[in-house]
Amino acid sequence: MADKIDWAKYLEEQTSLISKNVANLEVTPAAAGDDPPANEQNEATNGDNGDDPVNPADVSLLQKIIRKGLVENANDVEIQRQDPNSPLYSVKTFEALHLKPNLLKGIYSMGFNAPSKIQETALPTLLADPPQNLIAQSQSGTGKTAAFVLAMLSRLDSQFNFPQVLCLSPTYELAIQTAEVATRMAQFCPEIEIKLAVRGEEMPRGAKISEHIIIGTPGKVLDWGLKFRSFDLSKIKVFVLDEADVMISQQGHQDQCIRIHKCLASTCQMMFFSATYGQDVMEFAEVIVPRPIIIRLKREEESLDNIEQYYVKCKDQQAKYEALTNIYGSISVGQAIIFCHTRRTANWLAEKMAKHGHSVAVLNGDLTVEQRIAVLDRFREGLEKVLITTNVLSRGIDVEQVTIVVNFDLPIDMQGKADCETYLHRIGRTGRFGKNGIAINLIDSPESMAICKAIEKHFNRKIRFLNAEDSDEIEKIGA
Ligand SMILES: Nc1ncnc2c1ncn2[C@@H]1O[C@H](COP(=O)(O)OP(=O)(O)OP(=O)(O)O)[C@@H](O)[C@H]1O
Repeated sequence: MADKIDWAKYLEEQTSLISKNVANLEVTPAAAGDDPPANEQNEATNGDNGDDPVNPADVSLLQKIIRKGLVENANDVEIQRQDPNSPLYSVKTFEALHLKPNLLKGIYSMGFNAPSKIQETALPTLLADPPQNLIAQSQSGTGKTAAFVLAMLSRLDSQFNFPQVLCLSPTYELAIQTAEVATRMAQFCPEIEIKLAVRGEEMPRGAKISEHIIIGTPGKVLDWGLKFRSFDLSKIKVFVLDEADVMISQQGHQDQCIRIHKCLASTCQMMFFSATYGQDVMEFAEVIVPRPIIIRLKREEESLDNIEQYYVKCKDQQAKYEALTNIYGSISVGQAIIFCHTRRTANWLAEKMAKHGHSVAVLNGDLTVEQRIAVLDRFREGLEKVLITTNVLSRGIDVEQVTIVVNFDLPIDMQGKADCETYLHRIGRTGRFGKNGIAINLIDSPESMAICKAIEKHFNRKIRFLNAEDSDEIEKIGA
């Protein structure tokens, strides 16, 4: 059993490290924008003597200074992308990144002609020499996975047969998807080897991993890295945390990620990616990632403009089902994902839709991981047009042809309030990579209407009324 983590101590250690980094950087007040108050500046520089332990009470103050003095300003994407000397200088072509030719060939063979906005901004940072740490946020489907996979593949040295790159994902499905992207991108680089570290994959006791890249879930990685010593975490050069916000905010994941993080060398390059970051999560990330470059979308840019959002009023669950079949009958849908709050509703709906002649699949936590992958594979191949699921699938899963996301039930948090982050992740399953998508929210009570309004207000984007009994109106949205 691993030792229990002393959080306060860990944060303290990390903060002390950062305070030294702050002192080592030349940040002029002009570059830093808002001048921090004099006492805050003193605190930041005083951290350099290395003798004074940092008082835990100062942690949040220090975080504030770091954000004020370095992060917010030094990393303003829009200001700095034009400056070739800036760490945020952006590239307009993949050639400008001077990648290995076979990697470039892999990218083109995937149909990527030019980098997306997050790629053009993040890749120069990710590939910079010396390596830079990055915390990046960009909306769903904008090419984050492709960005960090490319960085992972570029950074390793295939002459050394041990893991140098570690990528953690929150779920089995996402880890597999990321490994698939990496395998496709590296298709002309046979020397690069990738190892999946997920449930079901086993390592003989005492055996060492020789692959260059490990992509997996935190539990398995911990087992292999710490318990069985199948690889040496201190030799990892690149550490990627995908869906960083769940990895940091969910207790189980957080503990495991931190245990892994603790074993990494101080020179290891860290890349944190997510479509959303809560404020607490961002603060935590800024403490554990030394001197990060931060690329964040402005709040108002966060909502997905290429996705038309609608709501439909229904009197009860049965009426929701009828609305759904009306919509489905009136527009030609590529593929659809329908989100339900509970497994029970998901199963109920799937049964009804199947009886009605629809080819549906259900993906929920009742299934084994293998079954989940099989369901997703069939859906990706287009064998089923409708996938009914719970929040299990709200994040990261990439199926290009999904044109409609239906919230059969709106996402709510433990307090029953609107869960805007989950909403954003859910509707982000459509409108992938700038394509158009439709999100439809089924409303059956004043409470769910209030949640819909709260989501609308949060993102400041109109969620329009749709009359599900008027097939002419429905046809128009599908046009
Ligand atoms: N430069 C590019 N040109 C064309 N297509 C791209 C490019 N980069 C990524 N894509 C495609 O766009 C889709 C979305 O990319 P990706 O899965 O990397 O997004 P993401 O930001 O990681 O999404 P999420 O937040 O949902 O995990 C994928 O199908 C991917 O193959």
